[in-house]
Amino acid sequence: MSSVPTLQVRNLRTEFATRAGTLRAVNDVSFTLERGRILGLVGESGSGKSVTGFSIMGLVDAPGRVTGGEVLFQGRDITKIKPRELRQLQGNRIAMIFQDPMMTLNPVLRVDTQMIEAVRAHTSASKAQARERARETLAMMGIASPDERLQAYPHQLSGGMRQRVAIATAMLHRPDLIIADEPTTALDVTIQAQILSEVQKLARQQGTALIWITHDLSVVAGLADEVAVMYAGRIVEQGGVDAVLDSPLHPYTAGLIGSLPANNRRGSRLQQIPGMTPNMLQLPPGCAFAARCTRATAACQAQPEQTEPLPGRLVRCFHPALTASAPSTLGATAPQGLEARV
Ligand SMILES: Nc1ncnc2c1ncn2[C@@H]1O[C@H](COP(=O)(O)OP(=O)(O)OP(=O)(O)O)[C@@H](O)[C@H]1O
Repeated sequence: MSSVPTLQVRNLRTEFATRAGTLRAVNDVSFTLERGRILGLVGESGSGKSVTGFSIMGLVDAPGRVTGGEVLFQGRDITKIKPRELRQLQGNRIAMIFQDPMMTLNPVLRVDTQMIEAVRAHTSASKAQARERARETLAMMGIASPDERLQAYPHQLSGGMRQRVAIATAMLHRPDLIIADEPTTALDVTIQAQILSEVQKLARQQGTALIWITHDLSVVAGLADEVAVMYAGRIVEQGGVDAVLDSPLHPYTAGLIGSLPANNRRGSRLQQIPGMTPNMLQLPPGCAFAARCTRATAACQAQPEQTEPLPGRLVRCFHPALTASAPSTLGATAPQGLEARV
């Protein structure tokens, strides 16, 4: 087993040339993901999560372009390899799962055909062995009567079932890296929770590194080891999931946690982050969150560099919450202390 991380993203930048100007959707994004670890990439709509996923996969199309940085997959920069080699990696070693499972599944093939193919793409298993492995994986994904499901075409399955099959099929390739873009968002919470726990088990068992893109912090809380919070194209905070959720350093992270229903007392209004997400074509030169931030000062008119004020805790903020801790756990109380500190 090599000690090289599965993925190192360094100073990644992706831009779209639009009529109104250049839109920097991903700006100086860096993170490392070790084998078998799960990273939750979280942020509001438009913050650049999906474009980050597509950029890593080498799937950004015109008018978009990766204009800077490196994506080291097992130590090799895949932004610089030949298209043919990249396509091989995409199908094999790196997989993407989408909100719509039909982006992964082929509608005209029965589930067993697709799953058997997925196993045989990377092993010399016989058809019968591959079918058995497909059956086991479906069972692990919580699918009852897997034999019956194997006979079905994708359209004959319910939405939740189809997504489970799509995830199981991606997992059968035994990729080293999976990038999942909000695959459970459309499903009801109970099914979502089941799928998350099954995915977590499978990823751990196979040593697959996983990036789980979501706007929902409670998904990250239940699934991920690490979290990266995106705002206006940048990662504003990253670290171990428990540490970040218990005592967020960045005011935006604190705001996201405070706006979770579980963190609000019954009958009280949900705490909203004031203001609107910024126009990505007219970002201020300084901190993009400053206009909404209760801690903003004149210093925030400059762009905050990423710092590591606590071991393993990275933040882009001139005023990280380093003093009073914010003793929030999801399901308990909202971060205290934010107002007190301001
Ligand atoms: N093809 C495109 N042309 C121009 N701008 C684009 C294009 N695709 C994405 N963008 C812009 O890039 C920014 C980041 O978009 P992205 O889809 O990554 O956000 P997101 O955080 O994944 O949001 P959501 O959860 O809504 O998908 C947005 O401002 C979006 O408008």
